[in-house]
Amino acid sequence: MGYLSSCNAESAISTCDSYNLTKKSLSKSQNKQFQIRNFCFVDLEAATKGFSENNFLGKGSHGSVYRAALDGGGLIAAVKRTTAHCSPERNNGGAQCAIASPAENEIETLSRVRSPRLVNLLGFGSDPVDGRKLIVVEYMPNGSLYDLLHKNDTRPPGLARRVRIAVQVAKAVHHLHSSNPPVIHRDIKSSNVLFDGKWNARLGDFGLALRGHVEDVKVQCTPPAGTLGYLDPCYLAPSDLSAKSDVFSFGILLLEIFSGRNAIDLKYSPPSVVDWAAPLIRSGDYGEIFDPNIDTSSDESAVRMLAVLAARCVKSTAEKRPAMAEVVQCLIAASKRITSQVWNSFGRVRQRVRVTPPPLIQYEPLVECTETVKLKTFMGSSRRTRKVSGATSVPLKNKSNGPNEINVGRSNSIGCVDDIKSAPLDLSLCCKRGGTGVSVKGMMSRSKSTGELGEMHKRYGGIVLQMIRNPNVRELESSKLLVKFSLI
Ligand SMILES: Nc1ncnc2c1ncn2[C@@H]1O[C@H](COP(=O)(O)OP(=O)(O)OP(=O)(O)O)[C@@H](O)[C@H]1O
Repeated sequence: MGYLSSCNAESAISTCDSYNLTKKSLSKSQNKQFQIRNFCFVDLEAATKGFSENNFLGKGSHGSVYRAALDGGGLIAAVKRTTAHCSPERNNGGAQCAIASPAENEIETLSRVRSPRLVNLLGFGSDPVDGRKLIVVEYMPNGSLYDLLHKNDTRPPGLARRVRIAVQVAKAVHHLHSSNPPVIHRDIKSSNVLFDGKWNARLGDFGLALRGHVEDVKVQCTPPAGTLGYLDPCYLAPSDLSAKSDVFSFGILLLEIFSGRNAIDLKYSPPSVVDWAAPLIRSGDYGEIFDPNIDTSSDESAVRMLAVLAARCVKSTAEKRPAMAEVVQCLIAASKRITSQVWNSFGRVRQRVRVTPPPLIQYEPLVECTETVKLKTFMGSSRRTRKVSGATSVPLKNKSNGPNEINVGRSNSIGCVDDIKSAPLDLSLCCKRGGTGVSVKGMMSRSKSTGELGEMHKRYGGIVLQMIRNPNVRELESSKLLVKFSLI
């Protein structure tokens, strides 16, 4: 425990992550060294008025948390008074591993990572009588995400706000995973997401976090842990741990945020949110997984995108889950669509005002194509029955019209093709996320398409960059629509 051996009472310790400090991309403020303080117990006792009831914020499995007014009231902090105070030695096939207590682990980990998305460490102390650790972290005055979602004393948050929270938590997890060595939180859940004074979501509680590479002895010696309902089913032994375990827990959190249901709620059958939501998403009933208190009707494409993302995060095969970088990107894209819909509904966007397309979502073609892809879509059923048959995939049939031509057959369950707005979704079917530098220019045979340009930009966030009339293509039968997309 580097931090423990290197500090004396009243001292302040500068900590830094040598890797992060060399990263050019970090801002000046992130580059600044921060001081972890070693607080005197008497100061913490005084700041919490003797750990009084009035200052009590809540109790977790590793201790109680109190509001503290430090530095003569100039610094408001939260002090976690922990219950465990030993570092048991474990034997792992002959190798001795010191397993830190959750408090020691939290101090050790948080002294190495720092971000405005996290509940950051300010310092620590210890009880002189029994040696129990006290952890001093930033005070979060606006409660937890759990309270916001499940306590009925406030109006349920709308879709835009829920997605904004999801973006902030995803960024926090991504920050941890991209640290060197990476940090795996292992306890992502709504009660560990707290709101700061500006109502920004911050990820806290690093009692179970593991900092290190999967092959490190410390990681190999640490038994699986987490919270029931959020725990990755693939994580059964220390060697199973990967960042994808956090992705699973984050997926459960997404479902909780969208639906307003607890990760496990015995009031429902099935009680597990994932067992309930996954079949709905698979059958294309995306809207069904959203809290009935929120209006999702105007945001169909974003709703679909969010539901599919959550389903991918909770896939039972860890390798099939997206990395947090992709999760962040996808949530930001959904958030932008929702925001633009909100603006539309207020009537602030006029048709004549040029709409700036949102930044490109980067795709890479699934099919080998370098020049032009012809995408033919066929009339399916009526608009009323529009539904996508699978959470992530729709049959894509290559009928070999030419080297770069693809026929996309639309089944009844997919819906109506003469709804031009749904056409770009088909394009996304022949693209795989995660690639770089592919942008798409589209030409539609319908004059209607020009009028849809602004809408396309807003709804599909860069998939369709340009929709222009193609004078060479004659009007097709009303039941068919030919769409040409050039990959540039
Ligand atoms: N930095 C903080 N600022 C304000 N309140 C906090 C802070 N940290 C924790 N709390 C509150 O204290 C309570 C206990 O938090 P703690 O992190 O110990 O446990 P938990 O996350 O609720 O449960 P568990 O320990 O089982 O994961 C929670 O209700 C939380 O809202």
